[in-house]
Amino acid sequence: MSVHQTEFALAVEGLTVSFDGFKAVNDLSFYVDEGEIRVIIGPNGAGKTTVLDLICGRTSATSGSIKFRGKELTRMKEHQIVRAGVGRKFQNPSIYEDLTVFENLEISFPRGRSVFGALAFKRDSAVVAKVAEIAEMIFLDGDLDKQAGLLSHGQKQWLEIGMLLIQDPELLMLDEPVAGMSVAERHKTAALLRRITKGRSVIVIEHDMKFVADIADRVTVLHQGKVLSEGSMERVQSDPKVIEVYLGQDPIKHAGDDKNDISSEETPNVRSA
Ligand SMILES: Nc1ncnc2c1ncn2[C@@H]1O[C@H](COP(=O)(O)OP(=O)(O)OP(=O)(O)O)[C@@H](O)[C@H]1O
Repeated sequence: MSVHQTEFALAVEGLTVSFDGFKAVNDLSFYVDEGEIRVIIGPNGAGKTTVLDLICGRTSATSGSIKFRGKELTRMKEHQIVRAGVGRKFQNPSIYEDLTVFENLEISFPRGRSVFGALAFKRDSAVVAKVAEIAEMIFLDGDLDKQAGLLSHGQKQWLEIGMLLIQDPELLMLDEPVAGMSVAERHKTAALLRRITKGRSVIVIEHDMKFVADIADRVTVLHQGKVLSEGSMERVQSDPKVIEVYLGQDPIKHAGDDKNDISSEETPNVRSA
């Protein structure tokens, strides 16, 4: 196949990481387009979180290449990868509980990159305007003065997404963003993700198949550190290999903290062939 890497926002090729001889990610290749929402699914231990760890520089690759907008990330340190425009949200929200929503967003604003230089007052009004814009996007514009610790679990997840968005990442990676959210919050999160892809790409790890169907442009199914199947949701859902190792196993059981989410909405629409 002739592949022109530069056309992709992200090109992962031959990526391998070995932990004491065990290849958690094994000669993995996949490509993410500009403006695309890619969802990575797969059974427990498939290597999904490790792939995000490799992209954001938390884990070093044993071999292979990760090119983001032409830059090789495998040779960069975590903070350099952030500066290159890659933002990562982990499973548990890490927000400042004692600060207000406004303050959490404000401290995430990338001051070093300010175009307003020493003109502090201009910069401050720019920060306020940006915070307002992001707060509206993450459904928290009515809660700017609220202490973040008082937000619901779902609102905390949105706040953390907002703290990443204010840095304007060109690739945003989210690990199980709707875990523990109510159905209504899941719908709002899907709308939020669809709104933020202008000028960026998003990679999401998710087990909730209803949510995946809502947001995914394309789905990559991982199994034993490799791509098992890839394509539209319809395509991977009807792939017998995927049904055998994942969808036929009831994916809900795989979701770590979905105890509260017993709802028909979350029932996967593919159960068995
Ligand atoms: N630092 C590490 N050292 C050793 N083994 C690791 C390390 N990180 C991950 N692994 C192993 O690599 C495999 C893939 O783990 P990973 O967390 O990426 O899977 P996952 O697809 O995200 O699974 P889950 O759905 O359970 O989150 C697992 O067998 C895990 O135990």
